[in-house]
Amino acid sequence: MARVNIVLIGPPAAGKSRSGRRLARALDRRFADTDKLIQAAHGPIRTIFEEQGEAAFRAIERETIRHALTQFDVVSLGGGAVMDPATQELLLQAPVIVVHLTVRPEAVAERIDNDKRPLIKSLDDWKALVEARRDTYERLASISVDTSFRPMRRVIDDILELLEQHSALTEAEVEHLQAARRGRTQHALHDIDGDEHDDEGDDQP
Ligand SMILES: Nc1ncnc2c1ncn2[C@@H]1O[C@H](COP(=O)(O)OP(=O)(O)OP(=O)(O)O)[C@@H](O)[C@H]1O
Ligand SMILES: O=C(O)C1=C[C@@H](O)[C@@H](O)[C@H](O)C1
Ligand SMILES: [Mg+2]
Repeated sequence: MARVNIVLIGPPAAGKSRSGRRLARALDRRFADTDKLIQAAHGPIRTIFEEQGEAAFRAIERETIRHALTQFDVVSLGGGAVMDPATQELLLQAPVIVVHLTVRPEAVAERIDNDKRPLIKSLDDWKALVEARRDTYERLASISVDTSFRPMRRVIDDILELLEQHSALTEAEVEHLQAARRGRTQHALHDIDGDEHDDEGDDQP
């Protein structure tokens, strides 16, 4: 377990689940996605929303995040998790580095073209959610990376580069990040990373 948790936040379909998993792999750290943990323990998220309501879901989510931060190094949250005040407090406590992923509406349109998210039925729903949450995302963010029309490889490299500059990290942790970035460059040169070919579905059932 590393000393510092890296937590990914941001709008639905910004890429938190997928980027978080790849970031953890690059760093050889333990990864969890709290939507996945919730589904494994409580069943489909849509069913929780339908049968128990959003408030009950947020309470489950809050406790799942609290626990995940003790067990995993890199943790991707659900898009609305940060609207819970207790979760905000958790993220503001050191040592957590909050990576805020952003995405523009033009880029997200094709990513949300399905019926998998209980709070989003259209691009307008997505825009309204993001508008209502933007200030909170920005207030909590330690670093921000835009994922619009950018391959995952670039997104991960950007995150690694910005993390290296973060003051909460020790010299040893910065060296670990630099080594991860050098390793990725080597793999890219030899085209053996496989980074774009592991698209296990992250969508919610
Ligand atoms: N940089 C990217 N370029 C293109 N597509 C991407 C990128 N990042 C993620 N995606 C795609 O967008 C979709 C949503 O990604 P992902 O599930 O990681 O988002 P999320 O932020 O975790 O969303 P949610 O809040 O619903 O959990 C996936 O189909 C994923 O492959
Ligand atoms: O944006 C949201 O409020 C949500 C996003 C998903 O990740 C899930 O956590 C759930 O569908 C709620
Ligand atoms: Mg996700």
